[in-house]
Amino acid sequence: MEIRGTTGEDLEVFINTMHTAFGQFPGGAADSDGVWWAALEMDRNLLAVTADGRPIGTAGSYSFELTLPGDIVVPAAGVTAVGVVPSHRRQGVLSAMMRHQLADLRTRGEFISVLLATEAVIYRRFGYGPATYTSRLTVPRHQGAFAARRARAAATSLDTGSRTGSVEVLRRVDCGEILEQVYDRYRRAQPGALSRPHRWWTSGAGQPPIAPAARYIAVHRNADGVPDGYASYSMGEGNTLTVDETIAADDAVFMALAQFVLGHDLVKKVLFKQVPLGHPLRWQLADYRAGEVSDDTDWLWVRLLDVPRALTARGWSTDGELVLDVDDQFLGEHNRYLLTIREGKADCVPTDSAPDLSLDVSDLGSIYLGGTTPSTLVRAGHIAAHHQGAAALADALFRTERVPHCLHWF
Ligand SMILES: CC(=O)SCCNC(=O)CCNC(=O)[C@H](O)C(C)(C)COP(=O)(O)OP(=O)(O)OC[C@H]1O[C@@H](n2cnc3c(N)ncnc32)[C@H](O)[C@@H]1OP(=O)(O)O
Repeated sequence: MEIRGTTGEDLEVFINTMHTAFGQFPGGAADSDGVWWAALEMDRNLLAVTADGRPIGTAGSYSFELTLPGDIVVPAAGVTAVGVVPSHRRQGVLSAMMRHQLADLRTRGEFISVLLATEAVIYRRFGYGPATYTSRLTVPRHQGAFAARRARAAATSLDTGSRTGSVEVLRRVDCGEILEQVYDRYRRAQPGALSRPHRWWTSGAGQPPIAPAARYIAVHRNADGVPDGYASYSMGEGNTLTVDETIAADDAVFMALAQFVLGHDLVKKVLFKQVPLGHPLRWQLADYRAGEVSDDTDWLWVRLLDVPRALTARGWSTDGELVLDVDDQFLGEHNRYLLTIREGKADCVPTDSAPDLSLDVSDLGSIYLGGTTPSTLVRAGHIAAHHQGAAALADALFRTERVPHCLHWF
């Protein structure tokens, strides 16, 4: 077997091999709107081929940007299109492709790799850990009243009621570049969010509302008329209004859009897809039980390729020191680092000091964006805390003001 890089000339064979691995046909239901591959970057993809030249495996990566805690935007490889044809599975083809890909990404100078996993049991062995989570929230319209605000203090700029804005309904095809611009502003301030490169929007690659499927878009504008949020939605069976995604500059805009869809006539219930865990929407409703959470699942998996670079890249909000003993079995690396945080910035250097925590690189990926607490993984038995208080210290340091969330599908 050989693993080789691809060019634009390999596009057809790449797509066909991948579809065989997924048991799908190009243009079939899993294709969304049939153009997902328009975003593939063929100079970043790999094909596994047998000695007699038959393609048996694919792996790709997109050149995204990822927002880290502290509103810091860094490059990130978005691993995609991973598949091995059914006749050649469990013979190490994926493992060989992953090894090749991680080396390739390091050669490109990339230090974070991310993916969405079809199955949660595949990628930990390659050093990935789940780092952001998402869920669906269903609200029956008759229970969709919002609670009156409770604080008696004078209104602040954060208060939802102290702002004025407007909502206009457009068809997806008539939105021009509004969605792209609103999404781009949102993702730069949302830890865990990925960029959606311009060509995704122009080629309609992805899922709605990137894919130009029939959708209505409720566009929210601020008092100056500048778009600062949108909800992409459609009406389906049982008069359920399904919201693909709600993109909002802040919580007040999110609430305005939620109120808008929950006030839609002829709707029995509203299904909000891609809601971050712990989102305030349930608290904003008068009836806390009205919001039913389902499909609570992992979304973005993170793999650190250069631990010191990754740890010094993100923003931090609590000063402190932590010694991390990090094991990277797949790449055969084992290192101990002293992480020192002062005034929002970290320094990360090799050390011989006794560790506070010992952990696998996949678990470091899980806690990196602040979406999983170190103490949860200590309690689960995956991270070893070497003294009383080590887990609480790590929790305090890795904690982020905003829950990381990613809703980009790739
Ligand atoms: C980011 C994305 O693109 S996600 C998309 C992932 N692709 C798919 O789900 C498509 C359908 N599945 C496939 O194409 C293949 O089964 C793949 C790509 C998941 C795995 O490819 P393979 O070549 O069989 O994997 P490989 O032989 O290298 O397996 C390595 C190890 O992972 C394990 N493994 C691989 N896939 C799975 C799985 N789906 N479930 C459980 N274990 C798995 C193997 O048992 C093996 O374990 P071992 O090292 O203890 O022996």
